[in-house]
Parts: sequence; structure tokens; C-alpha cells
Amino acid sequence: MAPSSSAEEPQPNEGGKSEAFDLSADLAIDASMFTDDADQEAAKKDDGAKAQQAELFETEPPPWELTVEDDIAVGRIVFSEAPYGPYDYQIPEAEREHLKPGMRVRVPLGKRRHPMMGWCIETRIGYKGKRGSLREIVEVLDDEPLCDPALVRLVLWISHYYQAPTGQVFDTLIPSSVRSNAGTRERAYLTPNPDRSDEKSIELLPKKQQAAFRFLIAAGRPMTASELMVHAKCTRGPVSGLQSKGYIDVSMQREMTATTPMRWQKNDGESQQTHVPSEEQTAALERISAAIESGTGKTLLLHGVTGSGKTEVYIKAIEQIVRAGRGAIVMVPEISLTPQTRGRFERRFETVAVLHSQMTPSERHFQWQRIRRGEVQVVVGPRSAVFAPMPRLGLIVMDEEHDASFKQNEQPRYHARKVAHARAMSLGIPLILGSATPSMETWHATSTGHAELIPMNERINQRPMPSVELVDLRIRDDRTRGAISRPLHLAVQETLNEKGQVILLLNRRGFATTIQCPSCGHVVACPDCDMPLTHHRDGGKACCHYCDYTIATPPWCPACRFDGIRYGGLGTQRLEVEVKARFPDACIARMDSDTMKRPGSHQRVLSAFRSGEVNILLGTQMIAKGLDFPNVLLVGVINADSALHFPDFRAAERTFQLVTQVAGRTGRGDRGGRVIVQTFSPEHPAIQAASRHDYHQFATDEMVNRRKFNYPPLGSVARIIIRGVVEDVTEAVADSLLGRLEAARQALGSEVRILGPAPPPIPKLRGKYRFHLLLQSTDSAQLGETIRRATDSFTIPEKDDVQYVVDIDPIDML
Ligand SMILES: Nc1ncnc2c1ncn2[C@@H]1O[C@H](COP(=O)(O)OP(=O)(O)OP(=O)(O)O)[C@@H](O)[C@H]1O
Ligand SMILES: [Zn+2]
Repeated sequence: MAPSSSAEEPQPNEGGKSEAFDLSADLAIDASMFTDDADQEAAKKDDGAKAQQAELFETEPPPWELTVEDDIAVGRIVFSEAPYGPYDYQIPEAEREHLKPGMRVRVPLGKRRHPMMGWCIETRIGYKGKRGSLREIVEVLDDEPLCDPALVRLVLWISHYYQAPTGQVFDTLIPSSVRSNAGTRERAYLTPNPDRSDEKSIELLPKKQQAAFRFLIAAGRPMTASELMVHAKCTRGPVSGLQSKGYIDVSMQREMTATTPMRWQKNDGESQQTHVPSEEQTAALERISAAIESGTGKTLLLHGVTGSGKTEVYIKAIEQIVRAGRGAIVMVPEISLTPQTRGRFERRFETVAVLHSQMTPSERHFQWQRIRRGEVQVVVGPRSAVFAPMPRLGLIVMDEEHDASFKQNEQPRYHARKVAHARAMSLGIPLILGSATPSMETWHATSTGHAELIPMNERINQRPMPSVELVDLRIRDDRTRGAISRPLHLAVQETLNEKGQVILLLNRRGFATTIQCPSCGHVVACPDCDMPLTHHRDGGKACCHYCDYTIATPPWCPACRFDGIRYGGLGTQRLEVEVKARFPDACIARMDSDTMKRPGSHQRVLSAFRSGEVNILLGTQMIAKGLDFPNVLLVGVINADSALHFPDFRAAERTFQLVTQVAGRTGRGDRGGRVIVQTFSPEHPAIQAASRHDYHQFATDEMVNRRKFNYPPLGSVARIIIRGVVEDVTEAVADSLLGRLEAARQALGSEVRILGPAPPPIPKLRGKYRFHLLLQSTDSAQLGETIRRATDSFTIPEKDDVQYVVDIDPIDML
């Protein structure tokens, strides 16, 4: 991004919010917004390009044009709390050369008694406002920027596109453990003062001090006082003496106290060998290689069926990057950070940083510093890995790119795919998106020329895709009492007899999903969310799955005191009980977020499954992703429709993805595999397509549906959620926001459809009433601009206690 045009027209200080980021009228990511600094420098040296550069990038007029007032150095600062800025401040003389974008500062703000921490986003020379009207930066907090110029530009882009305060984006980009220097301490290092290191000066010292001082000189490196005491065999006295006489210089250095975290255990049962690439893998690699060598930003979709060996392709592509002395980022859904995925990368590269949510702050900080120093070849992590400060980044990979966990559901509500794209384009490097079930967004991009499609249609060793059998739950014969139909029961029995393993998917945790009184009909619900509580058998708890509100499950109806309360609906706990009763000789493990709370629990369950100790693995969508176990001969889907009837235009897409992905966990060895899908809607196109592993059919049908309403990827959607404690006050705020949106739309002449305000599917959450507005347009730039204009000076009186959030490209519609 070029420094904005308004940088040349300095804004009034504080109080006058400067409209700094007129990025690009078109929000579609534009590579030119991210021209690398080095490129800028090169371009500036090029005489021919000079004139144009001056227009595009220049912030500093040549020195001979400076008037006295123009010689003021100005830093533009943003904050992560309101008022967010940006505001201009004068840079103190001593910091002029030092302060750079990406550093933190302390500055006075309003009438606050203490200076506020803020982030510098720009520095420039020259201020045309009133003389002396700029306040001064009090302190610069960092020795070096916490992000390089390219990352600063990425922050500005995210802030603009997702309409999130720039300071908050910085806080997301730079982990709090880095900001607080977690796991470090300051240590004093001693070096000999060169002016006193001559023989004459040394001889003036008492014996013990002489000995210690000679030792320090001979050591030829800085030492701490205690190190010197140990090595020179002296007490503190002589060292302090040398210090007070000025023979020793002291400098403070911040150091990590943490050491390298343990690498994942290597004997995880996986083979160590690298594979000879298959024909399709070779073809894919050739195209990726070409993209790497082209030195231009490019998105590649690796559309490979489950078990086609996508991971091997990523690894070979990264090997090429590493040979060229560069690094790569690999993003995976958090759940794929199992030992299996980790192991595959850790075995093949010397230095891998694995980031995950269970790291301690000091581990996180330690890894961040390693990455930033360029000591790491590959970073593997969840969505936040897209921000890894890798210095010579050469490739970004996003595995299972369709996964919803790549979208952050709190401010800033970024999608890591979009951010990865922006980062890759700005650096001129390839972005590989991999999936067996690509998102409609990415699929559409391959037909508009925004992404290159690389298909891998065959499984490794030409293994066939598993056959999928649909069981119609509406037909009585197939329905036995309980969750498992007769065909599924028989199939499990057969598989166990053949010493094969079984995976059973049920995408709801808990025991019973409703607790209802058969006498009066009362449903036990969360007081804060109005949603039915789920009964959890362990501990006899009733929990809200939206806010974690938990009570002891009531033994009788809280409304009418009838004591025959009924547990309805099926969760993984109840399924576990049923499976145990049906197959008493089998060893069963359950995997859902209730059983996977403790660190290492994944690893334990999965290694028990790999070793064959566990025969049946049942669980939520956690077990649908990425697992690669050859002895899984049967996959059962208990209820394929659970997500199908959600009020969400992506319901069919989610269902197709989930069923296809879990079906893909079988047939990965020589013994084949089969899949049984239980459903109430066997004729539904998404379920039909999944049963035939037919992504193309699904995508074609689905695109027709999306086109009818211009839903993404054909149009853009934004959602504004308004929440407050008092229902009608909240609704009134939502209405006035609607008024502003309509006015903005008219003023801009933009073609934006506005729906609502209406209560969303979850009308109350954590004690707050909710309303939402949905905005739709075929032009994402107009959509963004309309919201920006409507919310620009929109403030809600504090007494109303109502907040709103803007969610651009929302994934969660509840
Ligand atoms: N060229 C090869 N020759 C033999 N085996 C291979 C080859 N490439 C990959 N494999 C093996 O095939 C299996 C499937 O590969 P992988 O897990 O990468 O598939 P995938 O495409 O990522 O599947 P999914 O989308 O289901 O996660 C793995 O056990 C892997 O080690
Ligand atoms: Zn709740």
C-alpha cells in the first residue's frame, strides 16, 4: 500500500480523526497495494520511474523544499481502545531516526492522566497544521519494529477491509506473549572498559580485582557478574569494585528463559520414508514449481480427493522453497495439529515451529522470536499462523481450506484465507489452497481466473473410493430402537469380526440435547441464551452449548414439578452408551470437545486407535478431518442431516463437506472400506453427491442455488450484529443503524440490499438480546463503503448499553 494521499495534507491533531486509509476503491485485493519496500527503493533509484514514484509513494518532500515548519517529524499513531485514532504526534528529536512503523509508543491522549500505548503506522517529515499544536510522543517502547513494513501494510489492509480498528489488528497480529515479553528476563552483562584495559591501568588495581579483570578481558565475551565470579573464582567484592571504578561497562540484555520446547515424539508409528510421487503428484508439483519460480503472486487450488496424498505435495513443494533458503507457512485446522500432521512435517524438515492453542505464553514468545530471526524453515499452525513473522517467506499453504475454523469469530473477524491471499500477493509468492471439498468461494475463483485448479482425482496406489450406502431413516424396518439402524449394526459387527476398525460420526456432544417435561412440555433452557440445555451424563450436568452456563440436571420439572422429566435428542455420550451395549466386547473411545479438554488427550486416543487397541472411535466432526488410518474399514454417519436444516445458505455445503470428509477416512489401506450414512433426506442433492464422492455435481447444483439470491461467492454478504441488555432499546439502535445504512446507500448510489433488523436464529446470547442486519451486494467494495459511511460517526449513547459488530464475509449466521 502506498502511504495515503492524505498523508500529504496533514490532519488536525487529536480530536480530528484523520481519514488516513483511502486504500483502494476496489476492495478486491489489489497486488499493487502491497508493493514491497525493497521494490519501492529499487524503483526510486530508477530515474525513469522517479516521476511516477513521487506521485505514488512520496511522503517526504526533497529537503530544499522544506520550510521551518515542515521540518517537524510526525508519527501517526493508532490505539486498540476507543478512540482508535489515527492521530498525529510530533516525534522527539532523539527518536527521529529510530521510530518506525510497527513500533509501540506511549503518547498523551485527551485528558488521560497517563500516556497511552499506541502503535506507530507511519512516520513522515512535515506538518502543515498550526505550529505547536502537535503533542509529543513520550516514549518509544521497542528497539525494533515488531512487524516489518510488509506486515504493517497487511495490518492496514485487514483493518480497512474488515472494518476493525487498526490497533486491534496489531494486537491480533503480535501475540500478547510477545508484547509482554513472556518468558524473558533482563540480565546485566559486563564488558571491560577499553580505556582501562591497558597494562598500566590494570596494575593500579588490587590483586583480586586484577585477576577478575584480566579474566574478563581474556574471555573476550560479555559475562554476567555471577558467571565472572564462578570462572574467576572470586566473591562479589572485586567485581563490584571494578564496576564502581569504571573498569567495567554494564549493558542490559533481554533474554529468553525458556529453552527449545520438546519436539513431538518421533516414534508415533508412522513410517519415516519419503514417497516416490505418483503421476498426479508429479504433475501437481510441476505446476507448483512453475508458480514458485515465476516470482509472482498466485493462488493454486489443489483439489485432491481424500487420500490422494496432498500432504506429500505440500512437503515436496516446501522442500523446494527451503532449498532456495526461504521459509513456508502451513495452516491447518487446529484439530489437524495431531501428532500425525506434526510428525509428517517435523520428520521432513530440520526446523519446524508448531503453533497451537495449548502453548504457554513463553513457548509462544520463544517460537515467535525463532521465526522472526529466520531460524525456522516451516511454521505449522492454525489460522493465526498466517501472521508468522517469517523473514524470507516463499510459500503459504492452507490445508483443508474449506474449514470454518479459518475465520475468526471475534474482532477482527478476519478470514485467514483472504489474509493469506493478501500476504502472498504482496510478496509475489504462491498460495496453495488444498482440499477434497473446496469452499464455493475458492471453487468459483478457479472459474474466474483468480485461482489455478490443480486436480488430483485418484487415491494413492489407485485405491478405489469407498462405497457409500444411504440408510433412509424414514423407513421403519431400518430403524431399530436407538441411534443405530439395522444395516449399520450388522456392518459394525462384520467389521469387528474381520478385525477392522470403525469410525462413527455424530456431530452433537453431550448425552441428550433437550430436557423436556412430558407432562407440561416445559423445556429446560439457558436463562442467558434461551437455548435448550444439553444433558451431560458425567456429573449429571445440564449445559448451555452457547455460553457454558451449567446447572445440575433437575430431577423434576422446574415448571410443574412432574418427576418424570425426559431426555430427548441424541448426543455423543448417549451414542457411546448405546454402542457399548450393542458391542460389549469392543473397545470404544469417544472424541469430542468434552473428552479432549486436556493437553495430549488427542494424542492418547489417536495412538490407541492406531495401535488397534481401540476398535470403535466415535465423536463429533473432530474425527472427520485428516485422519489417515489404513485399518478403518467402516465409517458410519449417525445423522447426516444435523446441519442440513440450519437457517444458513451454507447448510448444504457444510453437510456435503462433512459427509465427504468423514467418508474419506476409510478405504485408505489395502483392505478397502465402506461407508454407511443414515439420513432422513436421502434424496437431498448434497447427500446424493457426497454418496457418490462427486464434488463437481455438488458444486454445479450449489452454484445454481447461490446464483438465485446472489449469495457468495457470486455476491458479497456482511452482517451487523447489535446486542444489548434491554430488548426494545437494542431494537431501536438497530433501527437507527438501518436508517443510516439506507442514507449511506442513497448518498453513494450503491446497489446494496439491506435485510432486517431481525432477531437472528440465536436471539439471546449471554444475557444480551440480539438483532442483526444482513447486507448483500454483488460489489463488495460498495458494500464495504456503505457500511463504513453509515458507521463512521455512529455513536450509541452509553446509557443504552448497546454494542454492535460488523462481520464482513460472515461464516457464522446464527
Ligand atoms: N507417492 C506416494 N506413495 C505412497 N504413499 C503415499 C504417497 N503420497 C502419499 N502417500 C501416503 O498416502 C496416504 C494419504 O496421504 P495424505 O494423508 O497426504 O492424503 P490427503 O490427500 O491429505 O488426504 P485427506 O484429504 O483425506 O486428508 C498417507 O499415508 C501418505 O503417507
Ligand atoms: Zn447460554
